[in-house]
Amino acid sequence: MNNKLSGWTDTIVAIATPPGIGAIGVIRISGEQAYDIVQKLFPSRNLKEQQANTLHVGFLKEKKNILDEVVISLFKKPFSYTGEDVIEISCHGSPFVQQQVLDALIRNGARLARPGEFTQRAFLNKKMDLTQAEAVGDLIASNTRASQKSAMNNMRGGFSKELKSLREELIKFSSLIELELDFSEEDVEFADRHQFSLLIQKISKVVNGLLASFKLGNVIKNGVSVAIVGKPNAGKSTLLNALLNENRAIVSDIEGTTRDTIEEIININGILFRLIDTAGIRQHSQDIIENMGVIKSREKIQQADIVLYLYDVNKMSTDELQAIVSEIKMENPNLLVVANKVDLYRENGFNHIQSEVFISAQQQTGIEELKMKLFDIAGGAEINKEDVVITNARHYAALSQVSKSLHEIEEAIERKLPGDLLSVDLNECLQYLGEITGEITNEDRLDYIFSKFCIGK
Ligand SMILES: Nc1nc2c(c(=O)[nH]1)N(C=O)[C@@H](CNc1ccc(C(=O)N[C@@H](CCC(=O)O)C(=O)O)cc1)CN2
Ligand SMILES: Nc1nc2c(ncn2[C@@H]2O[C@H](COP(=O)(O)OP(=O)(O)OP(=O)(O)O)[C@@H](O)[C@H]2O)c(=O)[nH]1
Ligand SMILES: [Mg+2]
Repeated sequence: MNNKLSGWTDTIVAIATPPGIGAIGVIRISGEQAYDIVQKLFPSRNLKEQQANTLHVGFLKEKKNILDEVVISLFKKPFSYTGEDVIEISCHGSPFVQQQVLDALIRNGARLARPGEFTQRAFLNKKMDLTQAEAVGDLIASNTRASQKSAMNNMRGGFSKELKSLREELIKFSSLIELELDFSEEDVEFADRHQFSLLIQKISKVVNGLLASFKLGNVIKNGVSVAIVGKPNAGKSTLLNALLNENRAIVSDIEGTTRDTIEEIININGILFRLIDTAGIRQHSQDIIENMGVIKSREKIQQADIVLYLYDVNKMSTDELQAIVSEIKMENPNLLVVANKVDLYRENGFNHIQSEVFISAQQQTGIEELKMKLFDIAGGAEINKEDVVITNARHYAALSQVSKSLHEIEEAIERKLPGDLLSVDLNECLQYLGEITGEITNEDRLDYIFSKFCIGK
């Protein structure tokens, strides 16, 4: 095979299980020499004569040296993960044993795989397209139901199916326009401009929907940060503990108890929220350390995805609350106002219309309602739909370019520009669409994408 991709014909090997001691460790080999190399270490059976997809127990030996007793799984080209001959060796899960086996395989002709190289080969051998390969990486990195679900959906081809059908429809028009160019002297129009315009509008709608889903995609992949802010003694640390269901932060009735910010993660219905407990903000503290904490609290307000303003319902007038709310909104419009200490609340004439949730952090009432509110603000209701969600920045960037060129095509049609100009925009659009699924790509880009994977994947 003469492929310009570096070392594609090598037989690659890597430990596929995580580093450290385990019950078993799996070593994976893929490539033309896989059977020959393993055969040199596995004398008890002739591997090439065995059926594909069978398991074999035996000793792995290098000359007289027994390396381990192992189970070998055989896959035959093209019916394997990579599309090549693949053998998996399950050995005992000692890091030392695994390293011995790995070294022996390398001595006998295999090369250590780069990160993601097995999946890269699966892509090169057309076992999956680029978005599916990327989804394998996302699936391994997934840590919530939502991120797992979206990665699994993409791995099964949900996203690429959507893109491919758009691309195919565009290609149809593109070839009609190319045809017009061949007959340019005769001034014919094979591609009905009205139909074409309708198609572009339809595609734009899908692309813009995908682009819009990136916001949710980010939430799914990276979680949501929530800064809990408010005056000293409002009950911020008590609330953090209530949400975590453990005594993480120190609580006391001394104002200025929390000095530095504390961050903890909770999972609400499959979305990760990073809760940030901050130092209470009061205007005139003489305490330098407390003041430093307060400056940090201000920063957190600006950086957070959601600001949760907590106040003591018994100690706040409507006017003051309104003033504070509008001040915070200037820093960050994503504000959730929460009234605390309702267990002490006696009707005192205050009208707390600004508050959306009433809780007692100490008595743990209203906490579930607060969690639901956070989930809703993060767009949680959307994650259970079957729609494709963009979670990958590379896809987002390429789709933004697609959207831009669609816009240009639309304009070109409207201004009745000639076919050769249309064709330039159209090709650009097809180029960007093709880059997402990997139908069009370059070697460096691929190496970069797969280098983000773990070794053995
Ligand atoms: N032991 C082991 N477990 C694993 C994997 C693996 O490679 N090895 N996987 C890897 O990440 C995942 C499963 N995904 C896989 C996808 C395709 C094939 C495969 O051999 N496909 C062939 C044959 C299909 C068939 O026989 O029906 C093919 O597509 O041609 C294997 C695993 C998770 N668990
Ligand atoms: N009755 C009642 N007391 C509460 C409630 N929430 C918190 N407290 C009390 O209010 C006091 C202050 O609570 P903290 O959680 O330390 O307040 P904080 O906002 O973190 O204060 P700083 O860290 O100083 O900014 C403690 O004595 C808590 O027990 C509540 O819902 N009801
Ligand atoms: Mg505190």
